[in-house]
Amino acid sequence: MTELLEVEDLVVELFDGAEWVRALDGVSFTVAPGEIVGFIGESGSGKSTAVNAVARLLPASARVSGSIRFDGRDVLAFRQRELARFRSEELGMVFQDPRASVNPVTTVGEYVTEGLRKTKRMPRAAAYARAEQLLGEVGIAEPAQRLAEYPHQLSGGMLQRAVIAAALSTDPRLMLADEATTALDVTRQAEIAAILRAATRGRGLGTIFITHDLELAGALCDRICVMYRGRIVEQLPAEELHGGAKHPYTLALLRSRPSIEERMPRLPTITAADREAFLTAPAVGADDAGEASASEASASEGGAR
Ligand SMILES: Nc1ncnc2c1ncn2[C@@H]1O[C@H](COP(=O)(O)OP(=O)(O)OP(=O)(O)O)[C@@H](O)[C@H]1O
Repeated sequence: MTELLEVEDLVVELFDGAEWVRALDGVSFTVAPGEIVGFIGESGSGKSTAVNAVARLLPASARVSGSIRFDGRDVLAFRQRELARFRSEELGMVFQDPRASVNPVTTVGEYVTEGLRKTKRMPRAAAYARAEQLLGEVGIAEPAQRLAEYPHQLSGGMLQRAVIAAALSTDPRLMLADEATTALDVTRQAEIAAILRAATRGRGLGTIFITHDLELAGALCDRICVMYRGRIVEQLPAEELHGGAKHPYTLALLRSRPSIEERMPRLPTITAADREAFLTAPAVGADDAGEASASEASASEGGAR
């Protein structure tokens, strides 16, 4: 399969005001058209930095090395105009809080049609007609009425659908969904996940889906990248997450999630010794030779990496 996105040995260092933080430490992954790649891992492991790097949304001071290729083009070399086109025409982005993405004082219609009017240069009436179709695609009933409403008149789940509709309006090729379901209740989460899956499959999009929810990641994604301290420690097919994971961090992550079937007196704790083991264990499942040899090197150095 020809890859849409190829990220290789990406290193990102960010300045937090006092010191440089290595937010990504040699990350390599790919996304193919029609594929959903999930990123899981604890807070601060680098998931958002990975998608922000792809969209070139890192702080200007960030130090970045490695390569990001989109459809064979070098994203890190894009100049302003090419970058603006890349973001507005080829990327769709959906974040956690839909109310932060939408201007509260303009109508949902103005928001959903913005990309159509500005990027696609559609006349207003045509943009509104297209927006109605897009709201239909994301399962919003009575779309004409919704377009005339203000964001506060829509529930969080409904507004997130409108955000996805807006993201799809410019016919992007890569969707970046960073905790897009986290603020919603379980039923709405499943609905939004189903919409993302339908859009990914139906439109042949590549989708990166960041989540804290291992169940959802396992159910929605095709492949999972497990991040720990700026590295992808394991990549595996989503159906193997439960039962087939091998890296000690993935196993600890799976053990430390609450279970509704099994009553546990308390969740297992991750100790300092565990953390050391997570860092020194070789990465699992990366299919390119470069990463495999880096892992072998780190194992033979006694985990110096
Ligand atoms: N703008 C920034 N300036 C400095 N350091 C940052 C910045 N953004 C993130 N970091 C640091 O980079 C590392 C990776 O953070 P990142 O937000 O990518 O993790 P994450 O896995 O997405 O976490 P979360 O699940 O909480 O969103 C962390 O150590 C974080 O403190």
